[in-house]
Order: sequence, then C-alpha cells, then structure tokens
Amino acid sequence: MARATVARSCALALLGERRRRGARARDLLRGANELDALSERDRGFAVRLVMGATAAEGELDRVIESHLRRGAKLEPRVRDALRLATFDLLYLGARPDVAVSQGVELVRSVAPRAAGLANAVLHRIAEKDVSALAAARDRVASGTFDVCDLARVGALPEWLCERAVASLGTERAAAWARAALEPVGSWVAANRARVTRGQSLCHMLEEAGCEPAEGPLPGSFSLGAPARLAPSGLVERVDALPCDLAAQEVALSCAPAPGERVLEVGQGRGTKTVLLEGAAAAAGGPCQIVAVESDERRSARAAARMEAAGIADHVQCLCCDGRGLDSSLGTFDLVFIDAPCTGTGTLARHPEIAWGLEENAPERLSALQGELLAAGARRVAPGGRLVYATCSILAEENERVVEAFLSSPAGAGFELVRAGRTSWPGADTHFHAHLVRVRG
Ligand SMILES: C[S@@+](CC[C@H](N)C(=O)[O-])C[C@H]1O[C@@H](n2cnc3c(N)ncnc32)[C@H](O)[C@@H]1O
Repeated sequence: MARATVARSCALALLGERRRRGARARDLLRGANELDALSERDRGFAVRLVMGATAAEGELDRVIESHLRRGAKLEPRVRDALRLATFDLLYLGARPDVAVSQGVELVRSVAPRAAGLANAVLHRIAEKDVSALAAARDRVASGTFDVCDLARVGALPEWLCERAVASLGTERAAAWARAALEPVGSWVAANRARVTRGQSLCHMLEEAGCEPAEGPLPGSFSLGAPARLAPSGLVERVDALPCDLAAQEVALSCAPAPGERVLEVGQGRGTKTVLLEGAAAAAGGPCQIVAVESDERRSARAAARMEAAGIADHVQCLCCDGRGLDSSLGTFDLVFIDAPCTGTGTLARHPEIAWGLEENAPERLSALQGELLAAGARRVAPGGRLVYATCSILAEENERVVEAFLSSPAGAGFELVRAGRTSWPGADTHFHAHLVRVRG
C-alpha cells in the first residue's frame, strides 16, 4: 500500500492546524517549521495545496457532499484530507489514479475506518467531476459560459461571479475567475525614502538569496526565492516592503511632490505611507503625511514601522475614525482614501476571502466607503487632489461609490480626472480614481 507523500501529509497537518487555530493560511505558512524540512519542490507543492484547498473550500465541499449520503457527517480531519485530494484531482491536474490513492492514504492516516468512504467518494469525483470541470473550462475559454461555469472554474461562490460579470464584463470576469486559484508573484518595493539603502536593495536581496529581478515600476522587484525574504531582516528594517505590483501602482499614481501635505485615510500597516514618502523623496524631498487608521493595533504597528522606515519625522499616525476627521487638521494637497473593501481583487493572495464574504458585504462596505470619501473630500485644499482606492473588482465598491459621491453635495466642486483598475499579469487587481477640487 502506497503511503501519502511527505508534501501531502505536511499540507494535511497544516490544514488541520489552520482549522484548530482559526489562523489565516498565509500567516500559518509563513511561520510553519514543518515546511523547512521539505525540499524546495515539496515545499512548493504543500503550499499550493494548502492555499488552494483553502481558496476553493466551498466548491470542494459542494463536490464532496454531492457524493455523500444526505445528512452524512464528516470528521473535520477527514474533510480536510478529502478537500486536499479533491483540489489535487480537479485543480492541479493530478493523474486521477494517483490523486485518488493518495487521497485515500491521507484519509487512512488520520481515520483508518474512513478509508473505504474516501475511496468511493474520490472515485466518483474522478469519474464525474473532472470531466464536468473540463467542459466548464472549455465554455469559459470560448466565451459561451454561464455563471455556474465561472464559479466551477474559479472555485468561487456563484453570487460573487454574478457580480464580477456585472462589474467587469464577461471577458475580464473570466480572466479574474481563472486567476483566482493561480499562484501570484512575490513582489517587494524598495523604501525609496531611505535613499542610500533603497539604491542597493537589489544587491541586498541578492545577498539574502531572494533571487530578485527588477520590476516594471520604480523600486519594484519580483522574487524568485521569496521564502528567503523573512530571515533576511530586510522587511523588519523596512528596506524592503512586501507589496504587490497593483498596490505599488496605486501609491505611485498619487506621487506627492516634495513639501506637499498629504492625508492618508486607512493607513493599515503603513505600506503605502512608506511608498508615498518614497515617491516624494525620489522627486527631491519629503512630504508631510497625516495617516489615519481606526484600528488601534494597526495604527500602533504603523507608527513603529514609520520609525523603522526612517520617516517618523514626516508622518503623523492618528488612530481615529476617518469619517469624523477633526477640522483642526486643516486642508491637504492630496487626500488619499485607501478604503476598506471586500478584497475581491486579491483572491489568489488571500484565500479566505471568497468563501468568507457575506453576500451583503459589498453594500455594507460601499456605505462606509462613501462616508470616508465624503469626509476626506472636506479636507482637500482648493486645487488639491482626492484619490480613492480599493483592492476590490466590484463596481459597487468602485465606480458606483465615486459616481454617488460626485452627484452628492459633498462632491460639488470635484472633477473626475481618471479612474480604472490595475492590470498586471499574475498580480492583484486594484481600483483607483483620481479627482481634483476645482473650486474652493
Ligand atoms: C485597504 S486597508 C489599508 C491598507 C494600507 N493603506 C496599506 O497600504 O497597507 C484599509 C484600512 O482602513 C481601515 N479602516 C476601516 N474603517 C476605517 C475608518 N472608519 N476610519 C479609518 N480607517 C478605517 C482598516 O482598518 C484598514 O486597515
């Protein structure tokens, strides 16, 4: 009897740990000692399995349950093993006999008595669902698909696919769904506010064994060996900022001039704050940023990060609600709203998002987004810029929010300069809209 491979066994252990600790897959994988014992290849496979089985969770359960007796209950660790095997079978193109026998062995390793059930279920999936998915893929490729096909191909909830089609049109929605389970690139940005170190980041990344390659944006690098980044200390010292190309594009598109006053709403951990300071520094000198974040822990972490980045003298971190900004803050040359959103442009990087979202999340968030935009607009100086950004693909969080703002009293005196989504292959999708205050 073949035993489950070491990569699959490791993936099963990690999936179980994730479930027990309620941890996010990415956080768990970052600190997982189990992975260190694996070869580079096995490590990559185990990571792919954990990320994929998490991202596809709801669809894998639908498929598995369609072959169980009604009301049958699965032990959580048996379900984990079946999810891994089903993901392998359907989405990684494993040879069916290999995926089935490996899945059975995985189940046997945690619950020997469930091996027979696993064998029956996985055989049925191999017989029925592999060809059904291939047919759905063909229809998506030829543009003759419906929402169910899109949901199967991307292992996504149908309601989300429906909204993606309404927001993006069929062609871009198909590309978005197909990319949902694909691994994304590992990108870093240089801290360009720290000029001497920023200039040699490529060298430092090489020395750390990260295999950097220069990216298409100033200070951007893709990493061939991203696992080497954490131990290098470059992130801790804020020489390098782990940051997808789409997020880098958004920050660079705002590029404050030296000496400008900037208000950032939704600072999070401060990645874009450093990028904004870096853009100003590259243009000749620092800008002055007031960065607002409502989450206390994040705000405190951002403040510490600004110290480590060497820009604390130019950045004031405020923990408060961006909807109630104090007028004593004055006005700003640039107000940048990095709005909380569904994150539907980052599914491949954040595998919990798709099946964790409630159907009313876009509406709930768009109300908050509109309020943040209106409050931020009040702090824009005459002639100043207002930039609204999300990492969502959905029109209700993007275009609709900007349109509602422009047609409301808060939007009087603002003009839309440009708006659109980022479109780097193998990267996240962000939305950014640039407005100017034309009247006082
Ligand atoms: C898209 S994330 C920010 C990402 C961050 N700017 C970066 O570059 O890493 C949005 C942030 O807005 C914060 N937020 C949510 N509601 C807010 C509110 N009412 N006022 C201020 N910040 C808020 C969230 O806590 C979250 O950190």
